Amino acid sequence: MINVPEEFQSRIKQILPEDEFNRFMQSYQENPAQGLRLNPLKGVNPEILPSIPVTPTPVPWCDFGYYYEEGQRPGKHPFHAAGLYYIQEPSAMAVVEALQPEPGERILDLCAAPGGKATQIAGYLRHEGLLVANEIHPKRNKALSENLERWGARNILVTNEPPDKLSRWFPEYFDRIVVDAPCSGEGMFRKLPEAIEDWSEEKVAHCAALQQEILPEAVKMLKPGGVMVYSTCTFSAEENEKQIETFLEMYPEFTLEPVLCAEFFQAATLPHTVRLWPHKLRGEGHFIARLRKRNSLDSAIGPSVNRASRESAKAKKGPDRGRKEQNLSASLPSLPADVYRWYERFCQESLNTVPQGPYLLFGDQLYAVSEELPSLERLKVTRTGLHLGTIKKGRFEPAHALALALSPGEWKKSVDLSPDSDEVYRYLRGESLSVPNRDGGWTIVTVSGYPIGWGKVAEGQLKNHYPKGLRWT
Ligand SMILES: C[S@@+](CC[C@H](N)C(=O)[O-])C[C@H]1O[C@@H](n2cnc3c(N)ncnc32)[C@H](O)[C@@H]1O
Repeated sequence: MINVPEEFQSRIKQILPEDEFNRFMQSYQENPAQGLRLNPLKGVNPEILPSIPVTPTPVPWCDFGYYYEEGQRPGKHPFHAAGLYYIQEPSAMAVVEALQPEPGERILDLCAAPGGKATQIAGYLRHEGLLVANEIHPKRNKALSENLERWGARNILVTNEPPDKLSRWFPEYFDRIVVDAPCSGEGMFRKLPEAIEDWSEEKVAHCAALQQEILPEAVKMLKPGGVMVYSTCTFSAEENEKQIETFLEMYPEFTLEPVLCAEFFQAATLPHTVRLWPHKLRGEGHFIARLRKRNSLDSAIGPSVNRASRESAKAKKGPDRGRKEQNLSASLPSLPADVYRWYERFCQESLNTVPQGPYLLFGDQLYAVSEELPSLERLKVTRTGLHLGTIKKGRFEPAHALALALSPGEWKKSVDLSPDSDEVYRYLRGESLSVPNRDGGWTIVTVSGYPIGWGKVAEGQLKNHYPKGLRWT
C-alpha cells in the first residue's frame, strides 16, 4: 500500500472534486501500468507478441504500444537485447504522439534520458532527417546513448549539454522540439515509490523555476512555424497549466494546438492541454501541451517586457549567438585512403552493403553521420550518426551499433539462435559458442533473424564480441 504526503493530498484536493479525489486516492491501491513499444525501425510488427513473455493489450493512443501485466519481465528477454521493443510507461507514449514527427524533419528531444521519447521519435523518422537527443546528466546520457544504439537509430546526434549552451549551436534549427521537463514526479508515485521520498513543496517550486529556464532555450532553437510539445509526469499546476500560461505571456507568438488522441485524456484548464490521470485511464500521471510558433511572416508582435529583459541578461553569456548554420559534412576531411580501404575490405568480406557516409573519423572511431549536421566543434557529443567501428592497425573492427542497425539481407554471415535456447543466454553472458562448419571471420549473431551483436568465427568457435558493459550476469 502506498502512502502519499498529506501536503500532496491537500494540493490534489484543490484540483479535483471530492468524489474524483477519492477515486484518485484509490488508484494508489492498484498496480502501476506496464508497457512496451514495438520498434518500427526493425520492421517489428504485432506478430512478434506471442513470442514475448507478456500478455499484451494495445495502448489506445499509441499504435506501437502494448500493456503487459505486473510480474512479467520482457526486459529480461533476448528480443529486448535485439532492440525489438522498448519498455515504456504507457502514458509517456502519448507525448511523442502529440509531437507527430515526420520522416525527414529535424527534431530535438531536449531532456532525453533514458530515451523513451527519443526512441519513439527515431521510429517515426525512419532514418530520414535528424534527431538530436540531449541529456544534461552524464550518467543518464550514457543510458540514452545505449538505448538509441539498441534501437538501431542511425540519423542521431546525442549531446550532453545544458539547454542554454545547446541553444547557441542550433538557432531556429528544429522543426519540432519535445521538452519532457524535469519535474516533481508526482505522477510516478505508484511506479517509483522513491519519488514520494523525494517530493516536497520546495521541490515543486524548484522544478517550476527550472522549467521556466529551460523553455526559453527551446524557443530559440525552434524554427518559425515549428511545433513544441511540453510534458511533465506531475500534477502540480505550477509545473503544468501555470507554466504554460506564463510561457504564453512571454511568447505571444506561440499558440496552443489540440493534442492527438485527446479523446482518451482529460481536458486540462488551459484549452487544448491535457492531463492523464491514473484513476481515469490505464497509465500514470502526465500533462501535455502542444504549442506552435507563429511563422516569421506574421510574427509582428514583439517580445513582452519580461522576455526582453531576460534575453538581454542572457545575451551577455552567449558568444555564439547568431552564428550562421554551417554544414558539418561540407567541412569533413575525406577519409585517409588506407582507413577507407580497411573499412571497405571489412564490408566486402562481411556485408552485402557499404554503409555510406559522410564519414567522420574521431580518433580511431569511424562514424557515418547525417548530411544534416551543423558543425559540432566544442559541443559535448556522446554519439553521432551510426558508429561503424574502430580502426585498428591495418584492419577494421565493427561496432556493436552497426550490428544493431543492420537489416536482414545486409550481412553475409550469420549464426541464428533461438530465443529459448541456452546458447543465446550464453552469448549474452559473453561466452564463446561452438559453431562447426562455419566460414571464418566477422559474423552477425541473430535471434530469430534479428541481430544482437557480433562474433568472430575461427576453427569452429564463435569468439564473443558482445560488449563487456552490456553482458548479462
Ligand atoms: C522526465 S525526464 C526525461 C525522460 C525522457 N524524455 C524519456 O522519455 O525517457 C527529464 C530529464 O531532464 C533532465 N534534466 C534535469 N535537469 C535539467 C536541466 N536543468 N536542463 C535540462 N534537462 C534537465 C533529467 O536528467 C532527466 O533526464
